This record gives sequence, structure tokens and C-alpha cells, in this order.
Amino acid sequence: MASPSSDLDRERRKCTFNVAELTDIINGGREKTERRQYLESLVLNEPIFNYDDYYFLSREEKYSDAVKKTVRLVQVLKQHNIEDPEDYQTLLKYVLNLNLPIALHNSMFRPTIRDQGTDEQRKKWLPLANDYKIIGTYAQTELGHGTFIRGLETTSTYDPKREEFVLNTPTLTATKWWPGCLGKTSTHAVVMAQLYIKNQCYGIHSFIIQLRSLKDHSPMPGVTVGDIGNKVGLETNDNGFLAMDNVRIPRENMLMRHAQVYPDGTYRKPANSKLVYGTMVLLRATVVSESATNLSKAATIAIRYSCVRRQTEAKPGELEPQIIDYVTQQHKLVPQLATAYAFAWIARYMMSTYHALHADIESGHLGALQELHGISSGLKAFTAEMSVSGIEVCRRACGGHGFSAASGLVSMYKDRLPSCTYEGENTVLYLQTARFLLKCFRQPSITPSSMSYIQVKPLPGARWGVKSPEDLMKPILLVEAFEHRAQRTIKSAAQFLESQISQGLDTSEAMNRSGIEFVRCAKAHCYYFVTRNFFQSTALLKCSKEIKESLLTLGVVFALNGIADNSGEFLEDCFITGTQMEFVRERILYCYKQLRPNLVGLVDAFAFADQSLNSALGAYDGDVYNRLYNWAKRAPLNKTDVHSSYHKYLKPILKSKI
Ligand SMILES: CCCCCCCCCCCCCCCCCC(=O)SCCNC(=O)CCNC(=O)[C@H](O)C(C)(C)COP(=O)(O)OP(=O)(O)OC[C@H]1O[C@@H](n2cnc3c(N)ncnc32)[C@H](O)[C@@H]1OP(=O)(O)O
Ligand SMILES: Cc1cc2nc3c(=O)[nH]c(=O)nc-3n(C[C@H](O)[C@H](O)[C@H](O)COP(=O)(O)OP(=O)(O)OC[C@H]3O[C@@H](n4cnc5c(N)ncnc54)[C@H](O)[C@@H]3O)c2cc1C
Repeated sequence: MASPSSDLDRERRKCTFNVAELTDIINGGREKTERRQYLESLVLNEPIFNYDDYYFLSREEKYSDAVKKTVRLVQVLKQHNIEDPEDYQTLLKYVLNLNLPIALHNSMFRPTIRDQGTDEQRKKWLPLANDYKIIGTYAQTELGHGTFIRGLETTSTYDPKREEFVLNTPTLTATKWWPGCLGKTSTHAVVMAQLYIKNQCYGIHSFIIQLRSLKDHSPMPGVTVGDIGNKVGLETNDNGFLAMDNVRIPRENMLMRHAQVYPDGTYRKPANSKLVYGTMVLLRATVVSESATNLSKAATIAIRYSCVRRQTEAKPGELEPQIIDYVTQQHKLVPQLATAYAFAWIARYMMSTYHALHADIESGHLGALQELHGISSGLKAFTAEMSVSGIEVCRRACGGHGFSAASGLVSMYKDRLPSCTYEGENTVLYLQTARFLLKCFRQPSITPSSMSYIQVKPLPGARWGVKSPEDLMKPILLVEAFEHRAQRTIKSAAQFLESQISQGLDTSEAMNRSGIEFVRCAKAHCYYFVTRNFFQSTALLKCSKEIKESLLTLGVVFALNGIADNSGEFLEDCFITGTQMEFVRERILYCYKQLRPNLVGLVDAFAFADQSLNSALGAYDGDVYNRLYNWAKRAPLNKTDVHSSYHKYLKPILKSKI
């Protein structure tokens, strides 16, 4: 058998480009790579951040271990004056291989105070939060409602005599359920509740509540709080429940940047009622980036392993091939790698668009709200869905060892799965994007320039300009195919809705009946958007010819697999012919061959530290079998040669007379 390490060495020698150059591109420049390396150096050398035996821990131990790591992380951040949220996110992405029990503090609690608090409220709460003197969460979802925010039942009733709000959980279904870091960790929460003043309901607003004593962490009077129990993945996180019984907070604890309640109970409504949903939009944009990172990790593990794993001699006595050389294996993994790159590029687009539109919103241009919501909802759903299914493809591609926790892929899959549900269930978010697409379709004046393609009506009888398999290497033709599909499905969703209305259905029923068409057009739009962005961004890169070639070929793989996997949608209006579909399949194979020498280079370029992959299959040196064996030997069941259950149960049976 060939040595696994020499297999990877040989792969690395075959690579046609400079891996470090591509790493800089992925990180966003040389300076960012250096910053990332600096941050990694602060954490990777600390024994406390060792994850070697992590997969053997019980849920409780995992939570406790995560709290220990969190506290050390906070100390490291303070010690080195690291305050930039981008640095924190870099650490989360590349070094800390777990969902921290302060995830919600940094991703939602602080941003909500920043975006929804007045200057005074920011001045009061942010220093405490930034310094981790308090730890917060975002408590919105209830037992009875998650999607339908307007249907939340928690009440916050203003008492003008005492200038206080009184928070209540009036029914069982009003119990807050799911908020991360609520069960055991947080001292405070932003609670979303229906605001009542003098018996009138003014809808959902956000309030800061103290959950636990800062002296001994016990629940505050009127607060019932705990962990919701085991779930799929995210074992380090204490998703929790919360019920409130006449919990009083000062008037100043309502976040009042957009809506205000004055001491006498006078209410001033926000300029737009959706401003209160702002933190969710930020998190949806972040999920795009999380989806990219995790799929990159999964592809790294599965591709390295597939270069090390050998199986089935083709001819007697010959060296068994590396499994990566089976085209069926390439057909599983190369599309995941291509998707990981496409998502890394769209994640950068999403974050910069978020910051630009958020700045517009801050300066009063509220039209940007719906654009940001329209873009981020669909991209969150699209990237979460494809990333989760891609991780599972990578896991299965590792055969039996993909089932071992030591692969790192099992926990990754379980931890990513909820990203299709949290921060807006995916179908619900696709429907939101579809609403925006249809609005743009009907009203050119509100269509952002990034979506102006919607205004071009697809010509009936339009045909794809591809004449040969070689034409499929032309980004313009690939983007054209996705653009056509998106235009056609948006138009057809609009027509479907109109046909329902003309049959006499009221708007909400007509919208419901059009739901499947809506989701279809939202997905088609997202595929188009990601493909176009990938080719546009890659074309602008200043890099070696070899890197550009590899990236463009990955883009072609992403696009062609999108066409092949959704062939019905391209064939049904005869935009693509059966012959062109054959070209597509032929070119996919051609691209796999082109990319084959560079597959390890393309995953090495993500530059994940072994610790962050925490995978016996995907470590840089490829020493798979030693790692698996040594890991299994450390399993708790192997602590003794004879397990206690032998003495308790087996022995009596084995020793009994027949
Ligand atoms: C320091 C930083 C460090 C960062 C580190 C980052 C580290 C990451 C770590 C990650 C850890 C993550 C842990 C997971 C956290 C999960 C947290 C949650 O799930 S939290 C819980 C998450 N929960 C969810 O996500 C719940 C999902 N549900 C919802 O969002 C809403 O209820 C809804 C959108 C479905 C409907 O809303 P509804 O009020 O009923 O609205 P209508 O239907 O009546 O439509 C009226 C009009 O409004 C429009 N519009 C709507 N929204 C927006 C918006 N945001 N804007 C603009 N417009 C909006 C809508 O399109 C429509 O327009 P039109 O067509 O009329 O023109
Ligand atoms: C791991 C995890 C962490 C979470 N963290 C937090 C947190 O920190 N804070 C917080 O407040 N919440 C949190 N949540 C809650 C999460 O945001 C909600 O679960 C999510 O928004 C989905 O809402 P739901 O559970 O009510 O699903 P439901 O809305 O009940 O969805 C069930 C099904 O109904 C469908 N459906 C619902 N409404 C519609 C509609 N209008 N049209 C068509 N189909 C529809 C959905 O597509 C889905 O198939 C978390 C959830 C999870 C799993």
C-alpha cells in the first residue's frame, strides 16, 4: 500500500499554481492572511483550545468545555485588545471549531442594541456587553410561533405610574423557546414582545430583560428559564426556554431608536415597522458566509481523504487507485468544491451589500430595507440548503470512515443542519425573496440595479447560443442560461398568481396556491445571482493565469452541474436542446479532468488549521489510519480491557449452565 503522506505530497507537487497566492485571494488580500495567521497563533498554541477528545464528550461535558474555552477566548481577546468583530469572526471561522455559548451575545444581542438602541442606550449597554460584564441573547421565537413574528404572544405592558414595562408570558405557547445561549449562560436578553399601552397593542418591539442575578447567576424574580434539552447538533449551545411572570423593567429598557414610548405613555411609531427585524437580516447575511466556510471544510476533508484512500485494484497486482480517480467520486466532490468557492465569493458580496445598504438605511433611505431583505433572505436559504446537502455528500463520499465521529463530518453536518431552519425557515425565506422578485417584475422603479435583468422579458422561442462543448467554457453563455431560467420562472410565477386571482381567489389564498412557483423562481434567481457573481468577481481578480484558469473551471463546474441537476427547467421551454444537454455532461467530465491535478491545492488554499477541521480523515499530512487508530484507542469504552458491564450482565449469562 502506498503511504498516505506520500500520496498527498505527490498531489501537492502536481499543483499548477502557488497555493499561498490563492489563500490571499480567499482571505481578501495578503494583509488579511497575516492578520488571520496572527489570530490563529494566539489561540492554536493554547492547550485549552485542543479538541482531540472532543467527540468523546457527553452533551453536558461539551457545553461545559465550550464555556471554559469561551472564557479563555474572551481573556485572549482582552489581553490583545482585539475588538474588531471581523477578527472575532475570523477566529470563529478558522480556529474555534464549535458554536460558542456566547454566539448569540456577539451575533445578535450586541448588534440589536447597536442598531435599535438610542445613543444613551448604546452608551449604557454596549460597554457592559463588549466587556462581557453581561452576556445576552435574542429571545424572539416562542413555543407557538417562530415564523409568524406578528403572532408572538409575549406582552410588554406600559405602566405610566411607575414608568415601567411589565413583561408577561400569558399562555404556554407564549413561552420563549429555542433562543441560543439562553438555557444556562445568558444574564440578559433582548426579548421581542407585543407592546401594550392603555389596552392598545402596537405590535412587536424589543426590550432588554435581566434574566439572572449578576451575583450568583440565579434566575431573577418572575423569570423561569432553562435548557430545552437535546436536539440535532449544536451540543455546545444551551438553546433555552423562558417564561416571565410580571417582570418589571424600567421604561429605558425598551430599545427606542426607531419607536418611542414617552413617560406619559405617548407612543411614536417607527418610520418602518420592519426596522425591528434588522438583526435577523444581519444574521441571514452571516449565514451565507458560515455556509461557505463549512462547505469548504467538508470539501477539504473529503478531497484530502479521497487522495489518500485506495480501493479496488483495476488489474491483479496493480496498486489500487486513489478513490479520487474514480469519476463517480469526482462527480460527488468537485461540485462541492466548486460550490464552496462560489459561496465564498457570494458571501463577500453579501456582506459588502449588507454594509452598504445598512448605511443607507441608517441615513434614512428606507427603500433599501426591502432590497436588503429580498437579497439576503434568498441567499441565506440557498447557501444553507446547498451547504448542508454538500456536507452530507462529502460525508458519504468517505465511505465507512465518514460515519465515524473522528471524520469531523458527522458533527459538522449536525451543527449546520439547523441553519436551514433558524434565522428564518428556508421555504419561508424563499417566499419572501419571491415576493420581492415579483414586485420588481411589476414595478421597474423599485428594481435595484443588481436585479435589472428582471425587466428584460424572455423572448418566447429563445434558444441557447451554445454550438459545441467548447462553448460551455464561455461564462457569458453559462450566465445567459441561468438568467433566462430566472426570467422565465419569475414571469411564470407572476402569471400563475394572476391566474389564481382571476379565478376569484382572494390574495392570500392565491399567494398560497402560487407558493411552489414562488419557491421555484426564488431558487432560479439565487442560482443565477451566485453564478453571475462568481464569474464577474473572478474576472476582476489580479492573479496568476493558472489560478484564474482553475477558478474559471470551478465556475463552469458549478454552472454546468446546476444545469444538469435542473435540466427539466431548461428543457421545458426548449431553451436548451437534448444535444446541448449532452454537451453539458461531456464538459463536466472534461472539467473534472482539468481540475484533477489541482484538487488538493484548491482545498489547501482554504488553509484550515488541523485543529479547526478536527478530522482524522482531513488533516494536512494525510496520516489517516494512524489517527483513526489512536483516536479509537482513546475512546472511553477502551479505558479498561474488561468493561464493567461484563461483570454486571455478561458474566452471569456466559457462566450459566445451559
Ligand atoms: C460582533 C459580531 C460577530 C458576528 C459573529 C457571527 C457568528 C455567527 C454565529 C452564528 C450563530 C447562529 C446561531 C443561530 C441564531 C438563530 C437566531 C434565530 O433564529 S432568531 C429568530 C429568527 N426568526 C425568523 O427569522 C422568523 C422568520 N419570519 C420573518 O422574518 C417574518 O415574520 C416574515 C418575513 C416571514 C413575515 O413578516 P411579517 O411581519 O408577517 O411581514 P408580512 O408578511 O406582513 O410582510 C409585509 C412586508 O414586509 C416585508 N418584510 C418582512 N420582513 C422584512 C425585513 N426584515 N425587512 C424588510 N422588509 C421585510 C415583506 O417582504 C412584505 O413586503 P411586501 O411584499 O408587502 O412588499
Ligand atoms: C438550532 C436553533 C437555534 C435557534 N436560535 C434561536 C434564537 O437564538 N432566537 C430565537 O428567537 N429563535 C431561535 N430559533 C428559532 C428559529 O428561528 C425558528 O425555529 C425558525 O424561525 C422557524 O420557525 P418555526 O420553528 O416556527 O417553524 P414553523 O414556521 O412552524 O415551520 C414549520 C413548517 O411550516 C412551514 N411554514 C410556516 N409558515 C409558513 C408560511 N407562511 N408559508 C409557507 N410555509 C410555512 C415551514 O416552511 C416549515 O416547513 C432557533 C432554532 C433552532 C433550530
